[in-house]
Amino acid sequence: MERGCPPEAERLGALLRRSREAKAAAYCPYSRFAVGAALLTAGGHIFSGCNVENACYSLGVCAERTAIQKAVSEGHTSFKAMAIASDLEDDFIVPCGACRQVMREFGKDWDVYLTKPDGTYVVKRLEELLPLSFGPEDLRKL
Ligand SMILES: O=c1ccn([C@H]2C[C@H](O)[C@@H](CO)O2)c(=O)[nH]1
Ligand SMILES: [Zn+2]
Repeated sequence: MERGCPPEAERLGALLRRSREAKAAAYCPYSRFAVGAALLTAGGHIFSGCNVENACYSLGVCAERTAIQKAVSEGHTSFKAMAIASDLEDDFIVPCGACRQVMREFGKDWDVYLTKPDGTYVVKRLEELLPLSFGPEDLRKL
């Protein structure tokens, strides 16, 4: 599966569903703000993640990074798309700046589906979410 073309409808449906299912597992007793993410690899695998908070607040991890850590630790580093789900009715959930940078580590040319609970979504290219980004290629320029 190429990274540059959109996932077929069935795969996209599965990705969106997996992000909602992951949200149900969110461990967020402090913020009560549940988030789920699902990451589609270039090979067609889907890894999901939820936010995992901590009594030491600053140690909380976002859903997006949980999904990425799961994929990378299973040997997958080429990503095609991520879907993100929250309970916000009126806004598409957007990833925080830290997650955008972690996503960007794995390329600028993949898609992020920002969703609402009613099933609507907008798609943003990582390049749009984090313009003028710093990445691994920059370290190789010296
Ligand atoms: O895109 C987002 C935005 C927020 N959170 C989490 C972090 C924290 O646990 C809670 C409130 O910010 O939501 C995510 O996981 N992803
Ligand atoms: Zn984040």
